[in-house]
Amino acid sequence: MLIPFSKMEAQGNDFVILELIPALKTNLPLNILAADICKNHTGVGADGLVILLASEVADGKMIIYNKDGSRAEMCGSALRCCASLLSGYTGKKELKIETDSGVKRANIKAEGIQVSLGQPTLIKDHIWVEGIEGTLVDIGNLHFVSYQDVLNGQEQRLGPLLEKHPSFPGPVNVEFVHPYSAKEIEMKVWEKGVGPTQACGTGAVASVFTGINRGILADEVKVNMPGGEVLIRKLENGEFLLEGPVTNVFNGVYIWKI
Ligand SMILES: N[C@@H](CCC[C@H](N)C(=O)O)C(=O)O
Repeated sequence: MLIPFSKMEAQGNDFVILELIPALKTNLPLNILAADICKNHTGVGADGLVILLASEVADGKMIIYNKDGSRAEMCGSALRCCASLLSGYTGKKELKIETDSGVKRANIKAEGIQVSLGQPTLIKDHIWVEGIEGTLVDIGNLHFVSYQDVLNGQEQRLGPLLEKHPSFPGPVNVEFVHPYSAKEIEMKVWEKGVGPTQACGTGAVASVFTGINRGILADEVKVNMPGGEVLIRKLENGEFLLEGPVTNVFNGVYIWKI
C-alpha cells in the first residue's frame, strides 16, 4: 500500500503527517501503521504519526499516535505542525484545530507558530516516586515534572521506570527541569510511548506551569530543550501559550507492507 506523507519537526520533535483533508475519518489501522512508519531503520522514522482530517467544528482535526502505536491525547509540537499545514491550505493566520483534548487555537506569527493549550490541571504537587520528587500535571496528557539542581541524564535512567509507574493514574511523560533564572529553564524529556525526544511542547508548558505554581518562574519563560527552544506565556485567565517554529522537512511515499 502506498502512503503519501509529509515529514515535519518542531525543535527536533518529529512527525510523519498524513494529510487526509477533506476526509472526516480514515479506516486505516492507525496504531499498527504508527508503529511501522515511525520505526527508525525500516520505516520513515519519527516520534509520532499524525493524521490531519477535516473537522465539522474547526479548521481541521489532529489525531496523534506515539512511536509505539499508542494513541496520545495531545501534542504541542504536532499541533503547531498541523497549524502550519492548515494555514497553507486556507491562507488563515488564526486557526482552530480539533484534538482528542478539545478544540485548540493557533496563531501564525512571524517568529513561529503559537498555540493555546488551555489551563493545565495540577493533580498533585510534591509527590515522591522512586526517590524522585515532582508534580503531576494534566494538560490534556499527563506529565510528571521534576525540578533538579543539575540535569545529568535522569530522563534516560529514570524515564523508563517512571513512565508506567503504578503510583500514577496512567502512563506519564516525564520532564526533568533545571531553572537558570525566573525567565529561562532547561528541560529534558522522556515521552510516554516514545522515549527520550528532542523536545516536547506539552512538557514545556507543564514544566513552566509547575515552576510558576512553586513561585520560581515568571509568566513568560524560555524553555531550552536538546532540539531547540520555545517560549511559554501564561495569560491572566490561566491559559498557557506555546510558541516556536516548525519545519517541513520532506515529503515522500511510504511503501507499507501490510
Ligand atoms: N508522548 C506524548 C504525546 C506527544 C507530546 C509531544 N511531543 C508534545 O510536543 O507535546 C503522550 O503520549 O502524551
